[in-house]
Amino acid sequence: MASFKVLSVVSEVFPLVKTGGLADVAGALPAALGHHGVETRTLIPGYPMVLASLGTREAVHRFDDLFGGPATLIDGRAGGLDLFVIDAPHLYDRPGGPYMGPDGLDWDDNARRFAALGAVASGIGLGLVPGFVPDIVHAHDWQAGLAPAYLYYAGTRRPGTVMTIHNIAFQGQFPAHEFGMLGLPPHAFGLHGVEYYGMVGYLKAGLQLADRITTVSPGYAGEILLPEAGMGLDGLLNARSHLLTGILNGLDDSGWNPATDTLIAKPFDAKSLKARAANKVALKEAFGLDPDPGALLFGVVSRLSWQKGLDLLAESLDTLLGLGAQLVLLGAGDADLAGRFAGAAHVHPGRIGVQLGYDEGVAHRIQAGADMLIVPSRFEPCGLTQLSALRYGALPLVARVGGLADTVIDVNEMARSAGVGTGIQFAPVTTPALQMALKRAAGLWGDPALWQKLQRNAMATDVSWKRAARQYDTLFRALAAERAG
Ligand SMILES: Nc1ncnc2c1ncn2[C@@H]1O[C@H](COP(=O)(O)OP(=O)(O)O[C@H]2O[C@H](CO)[C@@H](O)[C@H](O)[C@H]2O)[C@@H](O)[C@H]1O
Repeated sequence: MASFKVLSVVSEVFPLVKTGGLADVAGALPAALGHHGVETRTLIPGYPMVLASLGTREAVHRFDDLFGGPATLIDGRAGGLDLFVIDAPHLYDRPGGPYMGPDGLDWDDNARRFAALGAVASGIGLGLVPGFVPDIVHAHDWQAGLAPAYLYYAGTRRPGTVMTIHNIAFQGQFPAHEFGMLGLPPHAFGLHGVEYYGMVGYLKAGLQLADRITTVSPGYAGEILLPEAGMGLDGLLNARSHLLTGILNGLDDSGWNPATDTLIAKPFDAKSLKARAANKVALKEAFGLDPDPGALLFGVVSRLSWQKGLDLLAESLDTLLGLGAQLVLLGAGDADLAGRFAGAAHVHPGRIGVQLGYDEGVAHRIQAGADMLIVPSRFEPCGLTQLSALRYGALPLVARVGGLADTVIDVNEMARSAGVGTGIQFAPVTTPALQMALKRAAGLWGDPALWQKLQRNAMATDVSWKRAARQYDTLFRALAAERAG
């Protein structure tokens, strides 16, 4: 029997190229689906670091003109993933990140760069590579949003299409004049196609034209139907809500395993929690914090952006310090926020430690050494850092939104009596509510037996991909059967 095939279409994938959680999910899902007999290929742009990491490579198709230049589709393997890589130097061979140049500005040809991703995905969906004709094309976020659109308008026998929202705040909107270069039929530029408030909307296109829509937690799937969280797409999503499901992300639990983690000072598990203390000592040393072992140590690992609500934390540092607590923060992004935290570390050496930039090792060491991880997001489709925190026994202190609300069990009175709490939730997402939560945390910290119980609960939480893989598998196969029928 031919295996069931999925083409995952994505602009970043761990461990090859990552700016956030999207890469983690795209990197982990193929292996998880493999346990269900699903063969996944990941289609990704050929940025320099992706091409450089390819172990094996074979050209499987040549394009004379892919959105302005010649290109090659490469079949290759890297980082444990089976890949199709679009080697198109005119689109992707440049310094900087996947979306922005070294100057921090979006590439001005992003419309073209990610139209190419969608168009090639559609081509593969329609049989461009005879050895791999997918049953499902799975598009992630706006960068892949045109894949379902191209397939929809191809009008021939085609695979089922699934559009997954990892972050609805990024929608890929481009001026109407870009429509011409897409090569879609003229009627595609309309309300029921790729047009979005007079522009071309890549995410909108995917949401409008895919056979199914998913997002990365059940809670967020509900929230985006509301104007407060739908960011302009709630109307469309309500019209298609019968096709929308929330599937909670998992965590790559081999990469994030405190018992085998080589990036941390000392491995540990729920049975050897004492060994965790060595990680706290090492972390404090690395950030130059006072050794005082009784001080509650909060951690943050985050992109610095409005979404993540870290301005609320910046406004709560006096409260945090007033409780005798300490903070280590690893963050990359918004310069203003970065400056505020760097300034606080300068004013409070020994109490607040800050590292700016992206650092995988430090992210692991914070999860292993901090007592609590703070995630005060204004919205959070799923969130992965609170999942790593659970696994590493850093109790998550989170805003009660989206996937954070779905994954952390607030240690309220009833959770305590049932013995099931794993962290703290706060709402609304405001500075006073965060400050209240910090005070609650300090109260819990004063009860070491309870704290250890919460750590054990947290570490016993199943944050693996197992559940999610089963749900994706069911959804994919049902859709494929429906299209075949
Ligand atoms: N400075 C830094 N250095 C090193 N590592 C850092 C880092 N800052 C963040 N990270 C890492 O990047 C990842 C962040 O993933 P998240 O899911 O928490 O948020 P993100 O908003 O990027 O993802 C979006 O997509 C994912 C995937 O669906 C959703 O979970 C989420 O809600 C949505 O906003 C984690 O693996 C974290 O450890």
